[in-house]
Amino acid sequence: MAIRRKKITVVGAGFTGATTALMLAQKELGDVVLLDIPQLENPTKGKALDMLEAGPVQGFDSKIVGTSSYEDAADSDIVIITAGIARKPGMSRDDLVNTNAGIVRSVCENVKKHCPNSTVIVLSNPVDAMTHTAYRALGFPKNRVIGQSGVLDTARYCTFIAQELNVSVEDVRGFVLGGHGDDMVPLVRYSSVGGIPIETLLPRERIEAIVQRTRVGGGEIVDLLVNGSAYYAPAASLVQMTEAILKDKKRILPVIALLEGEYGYDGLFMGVPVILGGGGIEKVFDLELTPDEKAALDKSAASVRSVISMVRG
Ligand SMILES: NC(=O)c1ccc[n+]([C@@H]2O[C@H](COP(=O)([O-])OP(=O)(O)OC[C@H]3O[C@@H](n4cnc5c(N)ncnc54)[C@H](O)[C@@H]3O)[C@@H](O)[C@H]2O)c1
Ligand SMILES: O=C(O)C[C@H](O)C(=O)O
Repeated sequence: MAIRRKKITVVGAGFTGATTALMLAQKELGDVVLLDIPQLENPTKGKALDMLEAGPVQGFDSKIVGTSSYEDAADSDIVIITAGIARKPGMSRDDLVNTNAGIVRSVCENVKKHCPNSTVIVLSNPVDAMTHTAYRALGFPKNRVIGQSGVLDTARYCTFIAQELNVSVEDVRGFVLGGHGDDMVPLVRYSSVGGIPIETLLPRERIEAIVQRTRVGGGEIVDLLVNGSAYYAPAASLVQMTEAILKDKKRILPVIALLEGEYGYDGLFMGVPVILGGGGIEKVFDLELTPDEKAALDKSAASVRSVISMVRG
């Protein structure tokens, strides 16, 4: 009997989509379909072929095809949605909401038809609202509709902590709760290096500076790039989530999940720590928060709700 390789479709072959496709192939997580709009079919095929030709050099056998047809995506195990416009300096992620809601909805209609058993990971911004939009359009169970923000925000937070203490990033632990906006909530109380709480190693004002830099970490990159937003660390984050699902690793990662009572919110997609495994989101951790942490999370949740209320249709 032929062994079926895992199949991963990346919708949107721009900066984040193309980088994700290459990283997925480099880790041989499955065969990759890179899909963009018909007007960009040839450039998409060209990117995919160029990546495939890196295989002999880097030693990977994943197939990568570029396409604009959802027939090629049929029966994917994972679909990653990066389709949409990115912000430029001076813009907020929320400015993208209605353009990207239309794009995400149309992508999801095709995903529902061609990849009905897939687990879907949404990247397009504003990502909490776009994950909500995707969930409604797909009609999939909540464990199979997941948004990416917390892995990236946490990666930024851990990078800054490692830089500040001049220690290996591998020894830094922490996570970021809440919406993917400037009022996200890095949880200082749960942050440590080599098991040592950072509150015992850094003065309060340095921690506060790291928290603030994390909150505006996306904007910092947008201002430097000028013509788009971050893509290397976002792609790495998508790959970590994909690996957790395809290998049933049961990683504990912060992702955007549908909350139905957890943290006191109902019907809201927002970043929380979960177990990510073969069943997608297998469990949401409903942590005890201090009154200050809960107030910060309430503020972030209110921002997410206000963006969702802006989605037309
Ligand atoms: N959640 C996060 O942490 C995070 C991180 C980085 C980027 N983003 C978001 O991801 C999105 C993509 O960013 P990017 O840098 O890759 O942008 P990009 O402009 O480089 O690429 C977007 C691609 O989507 C394609 N596209 C548009 N409509 C489509 C459709 N209907 N079907 C298929 N493809 C379609 C475009 O042709 C383009 O190639 C943006 O909304 C950005 O804000 C989110
Ligand atoms: O900041 C952006 O617009 C892109 C992304 O959400 C990020 O955090 O890098």
